[in-house]
Amino acid sequence: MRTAYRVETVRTAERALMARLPEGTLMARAAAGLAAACADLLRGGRSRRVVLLVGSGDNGGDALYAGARLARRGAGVTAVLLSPDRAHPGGLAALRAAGGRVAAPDEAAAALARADLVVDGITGIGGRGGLRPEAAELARLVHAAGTPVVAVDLPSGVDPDTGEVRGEAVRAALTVTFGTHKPGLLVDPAAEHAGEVRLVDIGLGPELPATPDLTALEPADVAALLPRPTGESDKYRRGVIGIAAGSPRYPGAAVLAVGGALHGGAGAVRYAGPADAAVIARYPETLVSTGLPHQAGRVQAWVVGPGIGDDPQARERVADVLDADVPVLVDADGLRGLDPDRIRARTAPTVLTPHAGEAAALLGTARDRVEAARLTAVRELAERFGAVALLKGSTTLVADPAGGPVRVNPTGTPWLATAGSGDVLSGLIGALLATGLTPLDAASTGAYLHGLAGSHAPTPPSASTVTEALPAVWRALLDHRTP
Ligand SMILES: NC(=O)C1=CN([C@@H]2O[C@H](COP(=O)(O)OP(=O)(O)OC[C@H]3O[C@@H](n4cnc5c(N)ncnc54)[C@H](O)[C@@H]3O)[C@@H](O)[C@H]2O)[C@@H](O)CC1
Ligand SMILES: [K+]
Repeated sequence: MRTAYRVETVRTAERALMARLPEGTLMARAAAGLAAACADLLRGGRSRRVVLLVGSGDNGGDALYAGARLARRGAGVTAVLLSPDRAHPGGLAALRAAGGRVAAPDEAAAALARADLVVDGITGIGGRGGLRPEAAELARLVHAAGTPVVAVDLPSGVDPDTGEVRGEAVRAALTVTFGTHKPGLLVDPAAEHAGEVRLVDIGLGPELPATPDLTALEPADVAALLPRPTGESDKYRRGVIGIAAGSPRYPGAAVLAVGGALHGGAGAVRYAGPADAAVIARYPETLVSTGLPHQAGRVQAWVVGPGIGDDPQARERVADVLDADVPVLVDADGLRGLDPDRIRARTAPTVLTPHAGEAAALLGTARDRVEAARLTAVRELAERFGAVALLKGSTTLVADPAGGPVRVNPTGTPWLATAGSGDVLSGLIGALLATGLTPLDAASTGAYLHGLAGSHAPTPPSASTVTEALPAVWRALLDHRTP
């Protein structure tokens, strides 16, 4: 499991570690890791001119010490100091001693025009709010020059704890982060600015608390969670998932949700609703019925919402499913006007899977506010509804109403923003719920499989080809290989 900790926790851990080590040890470790990453990137280049962007905190100190190391290895290193009289004194002395030079901000454009690599040491975990004007101007210049950027700890201008980006921020090809990932490195829009992220071990691990703020499943975690039938399993023991999706107008949503469900490891899929003919035509293995969900027979979990429309019959289907004493996933049309008190009063767990627009409606806010502050939004949804909330989008996040780490989904591709893709996801998660996974595990495992299938389907993928790619993804994960 990949983990991330917020700034306050990182600071506490760093203090504890620093108290046991000679002064300057951590910065030396950070600078060594940073310089090694820069040297890797410079390898093969003909010229090796490096520009350091240096703020007045320790982030700038890391950049200066790493610059000194690069200068000693023969690189031409120029430091652009944002506040010349406040730059890290030890770092500055080390850079000068190694033959590096110093430039004022008004010389930055000329230096950047000749650079092969830019090291962004403007702000790290001490950065607050949007970049100040002179720092924002530097970030713009770097972006215009198009030179590859290595960010120190974090791309300057992003919020380390929430992943929010207010105004201008540095866009890095690589971010070298120290001790632990920070939530902002894994959550958009900040994650987009970070590029590839490399973690440098500075010995912080033992000082960090057991519970992180953010986690991301890795292939071995998913492999361990995937249900595996045993010799005694029959279809009912493996779990039966019920799908209440689709309508005369949108039969395709039913077909896609059933398709996702058939690839979720359950023993059987029941379908209840008016799209029975379309479902059976595409997936004859489905147990179909046309009445209300509770008349369809026993299931271990329900999915309700995709393509059901917005008429009284749709409301009735949602209410019927919410009455069931089994885990329920509510998606798409099922989320319209959903009452938090009704969900909180349920006797079994609920999973909500909105995209940003649906989440905004549920929270009574604007879509762009949800997209700008995804972590805050997903936590708020989970808390308000007492449900596991999966917020879809550029970074898919899953929050548990009990609190604890939010899970960020590491797989996926922007191509998955395609019609019907969410219907497949809800069926898939529903089936995982029916097999007995906890709602948090079902939602995050489903998102992981779905994202991976999106990357493995022929480009551009469609909801149907994503469904078809699921078995290969399962097989590879069960074999413990990264597909
Ligand atoms: N604390 C530690 O043990 C270690 C810290 N390290 C480095 O130290 C960094 C943290 O250092 P600091 O606490 O000094 O903080 P930073 O250097 O991250 O940022 C603080 C500086 O940035 C300026 N600043 C803040 N917000 C700004 C904004 N919006 N626009 C422009 N400037 C802004 C502040 O005036 C201050 O000078 C880490 O990110 C990491 O790079 C590493 O050396 C590893 C060890
Ligand atoms: K930085």
